[in-house]
Amino acid sequence: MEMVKRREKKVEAGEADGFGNDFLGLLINAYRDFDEKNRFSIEDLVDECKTFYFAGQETTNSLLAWTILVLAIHTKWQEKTRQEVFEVFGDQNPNSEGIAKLKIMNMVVNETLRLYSPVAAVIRKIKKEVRLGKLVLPANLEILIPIIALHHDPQLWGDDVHLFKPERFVEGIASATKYNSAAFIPFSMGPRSCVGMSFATTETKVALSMILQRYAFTLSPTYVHAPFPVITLQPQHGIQVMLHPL
Ligand code: HEM
Repeated sequence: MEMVKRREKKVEAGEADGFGNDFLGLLINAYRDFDEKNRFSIEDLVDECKTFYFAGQETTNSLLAWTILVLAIHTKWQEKTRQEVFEVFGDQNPNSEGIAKLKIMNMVVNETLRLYSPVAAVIRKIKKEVRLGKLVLPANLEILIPIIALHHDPQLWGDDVHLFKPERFVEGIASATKYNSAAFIPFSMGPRSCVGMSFATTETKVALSMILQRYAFTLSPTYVHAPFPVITLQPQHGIQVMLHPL
């Protein structure tokens, strides 16, 4: 609330001509909307901030952590990804045009999202009775869609389903999933899928690029593999890696 008040005061004092064009600025604009029908209440504004913080923080953190793990184990892929980062950015900070060019990193991130989906499952409530194959699902039933189980199904991905093989994604997601759009859904699917998808993958790639530009990393012998889902998929005992400055 302090941040909101600070921005409001600046506008009232004539020190700024708007509340800002970032996400918080858009929310304050909606809260100050002249049209009552469109206007956000202060509770709406606070709720949106909480949702975005909650939905955006642990999830991306989880993806970045698991990506570091797989690259610490598969050092050849780490080297390939680093080489690509240096080809695109040299030792400069990443930018959005360059991020779009990182084909290998994109494959690595997708394969990590498949193996270690930060959101392991989503729940949906059936609005009205519906037939699903041989099943008839009654209204109000809650069903759990086990994202991570789909990503580990050998019928969808083949017998090497448990292996880290970014090359699955070399021709893109459609080809990796044999055009089955429900086989790879780390961000869920449909109208309530993740609104932060592009932001999350960009954020992860920026952070990963900056780490790869500075360090090589290997897995510490103290690491114990114990992924467990507590809202997001967490490494139960952390991920210990050894950093080697380049
Ligand atoms: C790797 C990172 C992320 C993953 C794997 C992820 C995954 C998901 C999934 C599976 C859902 C659907 C949840 C459900 O239906 O119950 C979701 C929803 C959502 N995500 Fe993300 N998310 C990530 C990052 C982010 C970020 C960075 C933001 C915001 C900046 C964000 C904002 C949201 C919001 C607001 C929703 C609710 C959308 C709605 O209900 O219409 N997410 N996310």
